[in-house]
Amino acid sequence: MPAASPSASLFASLLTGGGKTKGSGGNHATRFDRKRFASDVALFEHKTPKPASGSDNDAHAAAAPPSEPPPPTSLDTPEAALLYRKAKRIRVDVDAGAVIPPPAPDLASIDAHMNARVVTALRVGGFANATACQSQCYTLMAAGFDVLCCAPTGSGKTLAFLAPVLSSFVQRREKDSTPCTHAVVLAPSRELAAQTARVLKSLAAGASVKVRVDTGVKDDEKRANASKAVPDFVVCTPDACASRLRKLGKVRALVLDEADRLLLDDGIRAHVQTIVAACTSKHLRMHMFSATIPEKVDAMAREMFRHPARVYVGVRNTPVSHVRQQLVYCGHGGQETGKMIAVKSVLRGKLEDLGGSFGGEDDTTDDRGVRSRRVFPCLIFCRSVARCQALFEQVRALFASLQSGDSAAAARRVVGLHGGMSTSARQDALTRFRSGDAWVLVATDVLSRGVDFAGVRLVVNYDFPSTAADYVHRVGRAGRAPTAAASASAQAPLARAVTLYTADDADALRPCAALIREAGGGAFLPDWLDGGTSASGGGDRKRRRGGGWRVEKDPGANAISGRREVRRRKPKE
Ligand SMILES: Nc1ncnc2c1ncn2[C@@H]1O[C@H](COP(=O)(O)OP(=O)(O)OP(=O)(O)O)[C@@H](O)[C@H]1O
Repeated sequence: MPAASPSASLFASLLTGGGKTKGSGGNHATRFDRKRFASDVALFEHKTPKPASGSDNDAHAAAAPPSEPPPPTSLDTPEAALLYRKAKRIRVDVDAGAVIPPPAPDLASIDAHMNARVVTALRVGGFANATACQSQCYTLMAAGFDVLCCAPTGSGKTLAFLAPVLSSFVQRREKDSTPCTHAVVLAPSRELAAQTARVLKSLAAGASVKVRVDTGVKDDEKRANASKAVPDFVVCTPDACASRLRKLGKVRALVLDEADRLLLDDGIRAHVQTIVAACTSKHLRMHMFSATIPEKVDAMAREMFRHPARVYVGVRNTPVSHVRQQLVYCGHGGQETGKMIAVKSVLRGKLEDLGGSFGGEDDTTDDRGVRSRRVFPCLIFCRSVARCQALFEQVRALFASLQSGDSAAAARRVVGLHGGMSTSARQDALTRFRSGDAWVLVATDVLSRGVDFAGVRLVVNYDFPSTAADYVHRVGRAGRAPTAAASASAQAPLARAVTLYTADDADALRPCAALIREAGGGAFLPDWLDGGTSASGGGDRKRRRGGGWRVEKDPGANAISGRREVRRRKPKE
């Protein structure tokens, strides 16, 4: 194995189940226990120092994170850092002997860890105050750690990895301007890769950074082939990147965004494996980010990272609390007629019809004095391409019939997006939805992860999500941005997620209700689920006991099991 890739072969063996899980060392065996989190503050700060190993491996030693305390910041005392982490519900694990740098919550403290150009870009972009995950990831990545970060949807994870990686690139280029690819960012979908590249370009504006987007789409390929220049950053889907592995030998940062999706999906994992093996630099740092990190991915990270640091924000693997969540029964024995009635009711803004009474200033009153709720922009998820296409047609027709006036114009307010569409049609749908031209987007799970929409008011799970992780990510398309959480806590929640179910979904209901309760932001659950009493309505017991959608019973971590959760066969997205 090349000195630089201890991760590559371990990765292969681990994925095939043949990997021996090394003793993780340090504190990795410690699970997130919220009680302990609140009381045992020493867990975060005081690590038993390990004697310097004298390193058997020069490359390793050269790339080791500093064990000296980092530069002073506004949180430069251990107590201040500790209090900040506690308030922001940040937990950090590193190996014994490694020093955890304090979080950097504002520009003054970020300035001590990042290149001035990037700090300026953050200020100009309006990101002067770091979110919880950013504050800790910025300093850990600057200190040379490989970071695994699990933080809620919409909590700013994209900048949490882009800003430090861009900073390290600018610093590197100041010393050595030889063209080479500095970083590769992997994303599971074209839409997410394109979005990440956009954020990177705007952050790097003025620094002349070459960013290549590679998603296997013809246009991307043409651009990549036409350009002779070596890109500084490649943002890509794993399949596209794996097919052009040239010049990854000097890559210093490999980021797996939505890491659990990239590592647990059978179709994607092999490509990721190939890319990891091609990144052979002794200075390589790997980073993994997601709102859902199952134990299995945690274990993979432990094996693949050289200088591991794990950052958990809030209750792990849980939907955001500032999206009000509701489960709505829509028919026995797989009958789905109730679902369209529910969708109709939702699109009319009459959520009360579905069993909830939301209250709040979000209502509108029409000329006739009828109160309803503003529900647009609205995202509707279904489980497969065929169902998405069919539902799209139905919702268009429904939408046209609900609107008075020009029904054709009303129908154009609905767009669809799934893996069976051409890239340009997908882009067009996204653009129209983002611009407000379209009010309803009917999509498959291809859009459930990472894609950032401003102000989605309502997410409808027309089909029950296949896994708990899918639920967390789908719901997370609403209530984005740190401001959403702040304003939601000050007043009534702004966004809602309605999950429709039939008897066929019975096995998933209790775990889903548990997740919703765990999120804690005010839920509307059927009585028999809300009180934790035994299920008596809908579904047969046999199926329920079979359990295809399970949240791992791990009271401390509330972890979603990567192994057990994916029991339903995933249809094509
Ligand atoms: N420091 C900040 N201050 C204000 N807004 C921010 C900050 N950081 C990020 N944002 C905004 O928050 C929104 C969500 O960020 P982002 O897409 O990175 O979330 P995420 O954690 O990656 O979510 P997901 O898990 O769904 O991928 C974006 O619109 C982004 O511009």
